[in-house]
Amino acid sequence: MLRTIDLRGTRPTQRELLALVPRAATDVSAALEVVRTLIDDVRERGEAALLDQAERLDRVRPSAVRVPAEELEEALAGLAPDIRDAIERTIARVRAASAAQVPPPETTVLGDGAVIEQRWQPVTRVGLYVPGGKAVYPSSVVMNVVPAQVAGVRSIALASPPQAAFGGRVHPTVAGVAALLGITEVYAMGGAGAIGAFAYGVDGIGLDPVQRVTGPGNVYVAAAKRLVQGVTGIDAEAGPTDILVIADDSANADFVAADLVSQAEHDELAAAVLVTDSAAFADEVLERLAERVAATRHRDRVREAVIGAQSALVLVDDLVQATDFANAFGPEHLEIQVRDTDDVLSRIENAGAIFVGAYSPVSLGDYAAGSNHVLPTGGQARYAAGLSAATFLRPQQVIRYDEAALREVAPVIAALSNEEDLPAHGEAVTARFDRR
Ligand SMILES: NC(=O)c1ccc[n+]([C@@H]2O[C@H](COP(=O)([O-])OP(=O)(O)OC[C@H]3O[C@@H](n4cnc5c(N)ncnc54)[C@H](O)[C@@H]3O)[C@@H](O)[C@H]2O)c1
Ligand SMILES: N[C@H](CO)Cc1c[nH]c[nH+]1
Ligand SMILES: [Zn+2]
Repeated sequence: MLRTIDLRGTRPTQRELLALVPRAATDVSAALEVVRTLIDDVRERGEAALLDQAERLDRVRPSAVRVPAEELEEALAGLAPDIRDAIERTIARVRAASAAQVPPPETTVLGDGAVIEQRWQPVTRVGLYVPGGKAVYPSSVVMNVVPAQVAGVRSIALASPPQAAFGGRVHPTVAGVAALLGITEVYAMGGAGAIGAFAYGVDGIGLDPVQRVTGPGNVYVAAAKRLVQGVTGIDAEAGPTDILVIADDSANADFVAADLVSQAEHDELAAAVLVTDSAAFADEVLERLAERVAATRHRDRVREAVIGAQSALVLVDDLVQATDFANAFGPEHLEIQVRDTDDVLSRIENAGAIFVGAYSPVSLGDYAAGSNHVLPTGGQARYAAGLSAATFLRPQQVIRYDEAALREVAPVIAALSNEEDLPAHGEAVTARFDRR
């Protein structure tokens, strides 16, 4: 079911460990060329390209890309009461946790009349992507929109693929949740074309370019986000989901198997990795996993994910080696299911989000923990962070010196500008004093 990587009795260097990490199968670079063509097509032909791409890739041609206001209102009115209630409870939790991600402004006084202020400025306009191919993701509307609103973003556009089952409309729950959150600019467009449309804008449908594109998606979406960087900002690539569980023999094998299946359910390219120091426990998980895969609704997709080269069972000597492997893998989701969770947690450096103990499964974070489920994949947790209010904010330093404070530091500027052979820099300071 899961291929085995046996690290027992070995001491790989960092370089060797990184080479062992099973990431190649989900590398988005293979999708870059096809994605570039789709984005160029949208830049050249605008809405017509988006409609043609929808017909080919979503198997439906929407009547228009921009979702009319009446359709959003209808979708809001049509939300089933239990779904509306679940969404409202999720919104409240995500809003509270997102508010804690907004850093306070800081003022540093470096001397009399020498002040640096640091303020956090929201990005002006953002494009939020909500996936909708193999599954639909109303929860991703909340995870994108709420932190953007908490950060104070003024202009928010949202895109989700047109659904063949709904005549080319955005899924009604996605549209309803967007309306519930007060979003009025929604587009029925998916994949790379949607990301290109956000980055470059589309004439005739009111879609102005955005300054940041965020949100999860498949390899095509992730590859498109990689390509548009430089024209617009992104969060992280947030591509096909992965989960890595560190467990010892105190863990519940069936819980672990269920959690691996839960994330493999997203995509054939999803990665499910178990790292354990107990071969007997691993055997138990493999048994439970086989049972769960056979019984689950999307069993073909899940089976493909767990037998894929991106998934693995990693056998280690001890939990120190387990955390070394996890740090090299940089999982999107890390679960720690061991006796001494704090000890393992203290060794973890790289993870998109960390789920501690038997009662914090990844699906809790997917929906209702209050944490954000849009997280870096493909090992990007080694250097990137999950979506948060901070993603939509930029720190800006505001510099305020008075005359005496500038005079005091003038010799420093003169010395350094001379050393760099940029004397006009020093003269811009001395000019202020010489003219007197
Ligand atoms: N990392 C995260 O934070 C996170 C969160 C939620 C979901 N996800 C991931 O999001 C993904 C959702 O994928 P999905 O497919 O359901 O929806 P999606 O919206 O990401 O992808 C659907 C779009 O893919 C494009 N597409 C499909 N086939 C294509 C092809 N052959 N060539 C070019 N483009 C093509 C189409 O434009 C279509 O609209 C999954 O991989 C899931 O694991 C990640
Ligand atoms: N596990 C996904 C993040 O990788 C998020 C999600 C949304 N719905 C279900 N799951
Ligand atoms: Zn999930």
